[in-house]
Amino acid sequence: MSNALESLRRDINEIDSELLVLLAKRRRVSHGVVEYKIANNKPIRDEQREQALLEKLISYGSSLGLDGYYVNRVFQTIIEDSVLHQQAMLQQNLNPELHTETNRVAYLGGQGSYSQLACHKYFSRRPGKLVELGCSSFNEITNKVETGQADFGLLPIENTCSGSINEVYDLLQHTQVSIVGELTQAVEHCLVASPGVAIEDVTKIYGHPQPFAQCSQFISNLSGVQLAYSDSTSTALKQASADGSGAAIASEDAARKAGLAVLEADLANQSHNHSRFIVVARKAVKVSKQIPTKTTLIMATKQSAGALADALMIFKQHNINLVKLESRPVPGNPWEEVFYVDLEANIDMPEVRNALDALKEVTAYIRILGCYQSETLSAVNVTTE
Ligand SMILES: C=C(O[C@@H]1C=C(C(=O)O)C=C[C@H]1O)C(=O)O
Repeated sequence: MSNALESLRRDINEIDSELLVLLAKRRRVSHGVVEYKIANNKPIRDEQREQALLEKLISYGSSLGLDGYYVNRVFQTIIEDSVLHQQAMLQQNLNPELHTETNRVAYLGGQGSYSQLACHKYFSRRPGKLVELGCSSFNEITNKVETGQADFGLLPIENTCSGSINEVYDLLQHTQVSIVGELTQAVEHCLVASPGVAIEDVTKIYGHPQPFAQCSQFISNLSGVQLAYSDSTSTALKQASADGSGAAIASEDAARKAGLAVLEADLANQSHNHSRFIVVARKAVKVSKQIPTKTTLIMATKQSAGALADALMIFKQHNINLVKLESRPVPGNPWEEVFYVDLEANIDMPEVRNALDALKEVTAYIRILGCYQSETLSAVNVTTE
């Protein structure tokens, strides 16, 4: 490498390190803001401030020759990190029992699984040493939480390409765990194989059923390739490494850590492929009224005409936004359905309590699965032209 290039790269390294130091410094300052907001009972998110900040940054960036779209994207990511950190701090403050030295977290797979990425993302915002407990099924995850072997469990519940993960919904009908948090994680599927294996050499692809479903269009265009289901992406990576003509569907990061190379990227049916995970624990948590909150419940309606409509009207009458409605069959009772409802609401608000009381009157069964901090933030809109 030429000396000139080496010297330029050294400069870039130095600038990047300085950027990281500044990002860490910005985060510390935003932690100070939480204390002010707690003391003054102010909502954590201030969209007006975000809007003004972004507009100012885009304009300043433009004077430095930086494109508005680029500045907007970079700072939306920075602000999202800051808001989510502040919200997590507030939750820790409200639920002192969450201040433990270690967080034992059960999730699907191990090194390289998408659940591991989500686990790192979620717990990096929370104090306590992370102890990872890789599991080979969703059932094992809730079991570990119920029996006290894990403090938290992480379960993928829906994906922007493949929709709801029915197995997890069904599991929630029978476990006693509470939902205490959620997060979304970008899922960027790649076809990966041992170095030296070309795409034409691949005769078998290992993967968890979910990635296969999310990449169904890519897979349907392949011919002469066998699909082999694995219990997690981590297992798929191991199986692909051991198979000279095998490949796996995994993230680029996971492939690199497993010593595999990327043969093809962006395999998902939609370019915006995100999974939403829920975090479960034995005990429910309290959620601050200063942050966006969701309440999830299961209900069974009475077997009469309009019973579901009557139940849903109650949310409308109490001005509660329903953000998701899912139905699943009841095992052993053919053609009976149980409904899963996500509300944009905090269960400690009197109007939500009233709505739930009214709901009990018109339903056959209702159970609260949890009230938790919503981490699905939508970025503020700024015009970059
Ligand atoms: C830091 C603050 O809290 C949040 C985070 C912001 C940021 O990181 O710039 C801006 C506004 C708030 O949504 C604040 O209110 O200033």
